Amino acid sequence: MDATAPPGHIATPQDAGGAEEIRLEGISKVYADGTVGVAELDLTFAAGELSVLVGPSGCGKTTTMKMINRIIEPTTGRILLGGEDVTRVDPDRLRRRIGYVIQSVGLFPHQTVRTNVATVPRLLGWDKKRTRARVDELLESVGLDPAVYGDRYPAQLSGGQRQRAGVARALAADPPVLLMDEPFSAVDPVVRERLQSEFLRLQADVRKTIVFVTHDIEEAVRLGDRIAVMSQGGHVEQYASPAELLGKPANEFVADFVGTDRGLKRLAVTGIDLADLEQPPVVHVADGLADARAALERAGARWAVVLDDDGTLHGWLSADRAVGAGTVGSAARRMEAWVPADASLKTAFATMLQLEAGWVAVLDGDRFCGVLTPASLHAALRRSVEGVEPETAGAAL
Ligand SMILES: Nc1ncnc2c1ncn2[C@@H]1O[C@H](COP(=O)(O)OP(=O)(O)OP(=O)(O)O)[C@@H](O)[C@H]1O
Repeated sequence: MDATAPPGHIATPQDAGGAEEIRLEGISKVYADGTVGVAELDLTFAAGELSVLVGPSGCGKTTTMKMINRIIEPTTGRILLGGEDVTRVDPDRLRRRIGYVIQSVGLFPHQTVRTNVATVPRLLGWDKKRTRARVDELLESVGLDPAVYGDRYPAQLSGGQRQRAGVARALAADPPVLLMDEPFSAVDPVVRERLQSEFLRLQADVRKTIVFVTHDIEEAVRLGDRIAVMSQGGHVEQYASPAELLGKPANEFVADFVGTDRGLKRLAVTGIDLADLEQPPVVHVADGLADARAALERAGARWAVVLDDDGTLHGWLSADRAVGAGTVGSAARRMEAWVPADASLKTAFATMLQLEAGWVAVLDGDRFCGVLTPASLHAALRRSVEGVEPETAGAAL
């Protein structure tokens, strides 16, 4: 492993940028009984992004996904992987370039976790030492200690652990593309949320091109860089970032599908724009309280931010404590309501509610950037409807 890599980092040849774009061109599937699963679909999944297919039951999500690795053969159209037409290449060879994770995991029950994860490296003829190192590294990266779980059989794992092993197996040969078909839906909601968080961290590291099928809009919004909302026949009603989808649904179908609480959902995918922050008066710990009082009066403010000598945040000072002699440092209080600059508006709002604060400070590292108030939060949300704000894709909920 690369000695300079961060802990848990999976050193791979793909770090040089091996993710591949997937392009579907005029792809259709007409089943033997005449059912049109997908009709004339054009869709591109960007390299290194997590794209989600979401939509009501029977709309063609699974059909679309399975045509990418040709478990289902398209009736018409072309599939391009990294620019190469793979519509007619040998499906077995194609599948070695595509990791696949499904709801039921599909681990081989009579093989240990290690042997399961080693499936594709073995097919590719990797030697034992390389395979073993890769498998153990991957198990660690999905949160399964290889010393504890490596020699267990799938039946000796919990549902969440089986899913983790499934993800490790799909990533074992470092494929540029990963297909995930409702991978987290068989576990309870708490485990599911944990798996989603872990998976987001892993994807931030490996940056695969991922196509992810779910029927759950919350999961789509949480995980997706882009989301395709589909209707019957594999028709794409809208293909957009979570913020855009929630802020500007293209039509009634999408608006219905994303739900009436889409404003709330949007909070989770909208980032803080530093231009929205309000700037209260700033005083320093070593200042005299009389000076601080004068500064508050000049600004007509009820409180000021207190910075340490080096400009990092110390706390805050309310007007009613800015009395008498002494220094600001002696009267300042700790600032508990703060969030990092890359937090989502949802995190900022939740912090405000939890601490019953009228505002929340925004910090870039130790540096104080300004405060977010209910008014500036509202302004940020309104602007996200116009789709001009920066967003925290897949921000932690
Ligand atoms: N083997 C098949 N033969 C005939 N029709 C099929 C076959 N497989 C799927 N279909 C039909 O194709 C359409 C799309 O199915 P698909 O499984 O892709 O939907 P989906 O969006 O993944 O649904 P779900 O969310 O319920 O899994 C449906 O109408 C389904 O009944």
